[in-house]
Amino acid sequence: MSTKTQRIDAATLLSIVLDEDSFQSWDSQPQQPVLNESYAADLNTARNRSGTDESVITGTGLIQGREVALIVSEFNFLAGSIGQAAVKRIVAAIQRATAARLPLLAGPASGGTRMQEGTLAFLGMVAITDAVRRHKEAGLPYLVYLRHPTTGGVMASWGSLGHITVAEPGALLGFLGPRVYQALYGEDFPEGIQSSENLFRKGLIDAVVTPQELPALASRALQILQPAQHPDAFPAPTGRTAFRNTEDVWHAVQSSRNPRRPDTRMLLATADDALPLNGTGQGEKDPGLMLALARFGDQRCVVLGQQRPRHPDTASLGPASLREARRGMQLAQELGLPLVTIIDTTGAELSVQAEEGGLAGEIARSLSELIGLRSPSVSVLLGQGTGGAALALLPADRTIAAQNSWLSPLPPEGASAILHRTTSHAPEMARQQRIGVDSLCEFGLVDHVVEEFVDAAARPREFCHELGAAIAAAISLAITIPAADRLERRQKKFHDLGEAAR
Ligand SMILES: CC(C)(COP(=O)(O)OP(=O)(O)OC[C@H]1O[C@@H](n2cnc3c(N)ncnc32)[C@H](O)[C@@H]1OP(=O)(O)O)[C@@H](O)C(=O)NCCC(=O)NCCSC(=O)CC(=O)O
Repeated sequence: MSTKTQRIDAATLLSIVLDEDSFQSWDSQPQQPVLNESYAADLNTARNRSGTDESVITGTGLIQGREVALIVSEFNFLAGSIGQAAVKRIVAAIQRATAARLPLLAGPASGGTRMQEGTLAFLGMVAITDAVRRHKEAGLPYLVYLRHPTTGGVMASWGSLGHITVAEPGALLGFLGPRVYQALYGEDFPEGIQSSENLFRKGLIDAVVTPQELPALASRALQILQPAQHPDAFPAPTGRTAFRNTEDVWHAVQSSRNPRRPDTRMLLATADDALPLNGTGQGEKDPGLMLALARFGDQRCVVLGQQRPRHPDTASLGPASLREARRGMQLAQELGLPLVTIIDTTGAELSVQAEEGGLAGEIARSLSELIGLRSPSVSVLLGQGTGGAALALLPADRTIAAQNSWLSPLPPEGASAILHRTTSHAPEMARQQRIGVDSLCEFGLVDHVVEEFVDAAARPREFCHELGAAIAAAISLAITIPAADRLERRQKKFHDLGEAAR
């Protein structure tokens, strides 16, 4: 049995991904355990076959001028398998990267634990995992490029812990290697399941990219993920900028439903940079939510945006989208990046799957995480703000609203149906329930309104640019406040909502 995709060895990968002649090795001679003559012979053959002294090489290099630490597998050395010396080398490299505050890029390709060494090597997964955890806890980026093939204990430790994980096209990626499956079950594992492309479809990895495409992607990701050098160098706060909107709220509801109204996708397309991520990383994805790293002006952030379905009848927001949202919250928190949430939803999915998938619990967890999030946060009411799905992304340090956005417990037609047994009182309900932006300002929820000059759909690009600038300004206000104060103010704001308007 031999897998079809061509393997790229470690040296070739480094020569493609790194700036010319920038690689500097961190490796010293490995101390191999002395087990038996046959293993000594295997090691010898492996060295000759691969030209390396172990199954991984580590060091630093430049990716488009930016220094990164690297751990790259050499599959030609005993299938990139991990023995005790490889464990030591990987752990040392991660620790050195953490100490030097370097971002880390791992490029595994491996048959997992080295069978010749057995259990002690297997236990090394724990030490590697702990080193990665500490690196991430130090607020440093960890990127993973899964190469063909990556299996077993490598997939189950350092292969699956990336802030961002991308994979080589056509790579075989899985936990149980097909060779083992075949031997144990007497049949082949189903085709196409353990592939980069399928993992992408299932929301387990963020993208499938060739080695040639990796430097541009890694460089963009790191530009957004790495902490700013001078976080205080942002513009000073300019105070509260909310103003009253005199437009009728029913006009706002109608305009929020215009299919041509700018949406999250368009906002990201007009950002200074936006790198979409994919799925929960745990086997689910939902088109109702977009997760991206983005930059608005000087401000880098994680964006969680509700995306209106292209067709009104398809997909409202399900529990998976909120699990994906929580991945974004965790990413922001781990890397100390601001979080921007964008609310634009006709409401949460009403279905058996949504109920069984724990929709209500996900809304509760999302609220709880956002209100306690250590990162600075900005929420944006972009259009429709219906029910729990909208509320789930609302708690933030600052809230921006598009002039024709709104927030309500149900669509106005639903409220009308409850009170009047017909939807025809919707405009009246919208006014009565005080769902419009002028009310939201009065309640003390909205801090800044982005004008639409009647309707954002008539000037979508300009509107998105103005909204992007408002987001950058709101982030710069939020980040100047020390974290403990920020959290206290955020919590107080939500406890005190409406006090001023009463
Ligand atoms: C990785 C593969 C998909 C690659 O398949 P290919 O067809 O491309 O290549 P291949 O099978 O001929 O393997 C190339 C050479 O590497 C050897 N080889 C493969 N895996 C190895 C390993 N883990 N330790 C030591 N040697 C290994 C093979 O015996 C072969 O040696 P030669 O060239 O001499 O014939 C497959 O080898 C495979 O399914 N391996 C097992 C993966 C797995 O389930 N690992 C779990 C290990 S336990 C673990 O990691 C802990 C855990 O799971 O929690």
